[in-house]
Amino acid sequence: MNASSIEVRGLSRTFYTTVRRPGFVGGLRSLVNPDRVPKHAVSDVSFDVAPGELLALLGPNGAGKSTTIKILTGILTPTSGEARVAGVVPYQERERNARNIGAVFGQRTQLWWDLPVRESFSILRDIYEVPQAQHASRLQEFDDLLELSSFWDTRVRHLSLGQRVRCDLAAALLHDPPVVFLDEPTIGMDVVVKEQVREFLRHQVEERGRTVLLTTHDMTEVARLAERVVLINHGRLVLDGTLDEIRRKFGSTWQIRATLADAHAEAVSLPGIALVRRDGPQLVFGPDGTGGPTVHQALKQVIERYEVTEIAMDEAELEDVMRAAYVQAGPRAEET
Ligand SMILES: Nc1ncnc2c1ncn2[C@@H]1O[C@H](COP(=O)(O)OP(=O)(O)OP(=O)(O)O)[C@@H](O)[C@H]1O
Repeated sequence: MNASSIEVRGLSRTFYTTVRRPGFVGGLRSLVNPDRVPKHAVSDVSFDVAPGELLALLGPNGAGKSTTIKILTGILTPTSGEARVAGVVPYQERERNARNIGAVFGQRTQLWWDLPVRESFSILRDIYEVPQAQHASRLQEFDDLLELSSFWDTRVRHLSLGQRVRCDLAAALLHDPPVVFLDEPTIGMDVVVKEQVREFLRHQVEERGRTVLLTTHDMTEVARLAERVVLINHGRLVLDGTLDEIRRKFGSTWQIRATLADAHAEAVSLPGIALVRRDGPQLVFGPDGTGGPTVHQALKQVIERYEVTEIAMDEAELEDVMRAAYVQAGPRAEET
């Protein structure tokens, strides 16, 4: 058994597109002898996802996220490098891989468009040979969490986006796969449905121990669901770390406001923490720029050092932190 559920080693995928030369003669030449231009969608990417971990794969548009997921789900073959999902090389053993994984692509459904959802579920039960009793109890669990029964007799084509993606999630998990790939699962959903789907995913990771690889542009989603993120840009991995590490590296904009019990207490410096302002009994702290503690660690230090009657903190929004990380990673993939 492998220590990691998902192992990616030096993975690369290059696409070739043909470009048409300008002008009539150029166009004729292109027909006879087309210019093939390489696009390195994924370049030498390596990372691991531990069993029962939810990892967010982030990056600007065109960074290579979907291409990576397509390789891991067996849809695409890499140009070089290796990948294993639950011990299986996905593009070599597609069927075995399909039994181990569930996949949801928020932009398109995997369900039968003209069938009522429940019939799609039954077809999947037959394909994956799930015993009837297990099928029924899983459907019950998914209905409890995702409230599907009010619309699961409706044809897929008549479902709203939020209803359809909830059904896609249930369909992807009906055969109880240990590994789940989610490519922008909550795109276009309203906030209530988004929260319901996030709650469902948390349950699947924490209670069912599933391993999840998620791509999203929604930083609230990342903050709520992921502990670790991998950031790619231009197909290259530029960052792999916990949210705390990333906040520490790119999001040094927190502030702590503490009101002291003794208004005349001496203000002393704490490691990595600067005293920004003093206003009578109120001290305002911020990071000193040395890449020191996270806001939570700083909070602990301040409370341990001073006797405070009131304390409040403002943290940089993850959105701002990731924007700083993207900027540091270079121009957006689509801009080059
Ligand atoms: N079949 C293909 N043929 C040619 N180029 C492709 C193909 N598929 C993807 N690409 C290119 O590879 C790059 C990575 O695309 P990919 O879809 O993996 O990005 P992404 O990170 O998922 O982007 P988004 O956030 O916009 O979904 C892009 O420049 C894209 O145009």
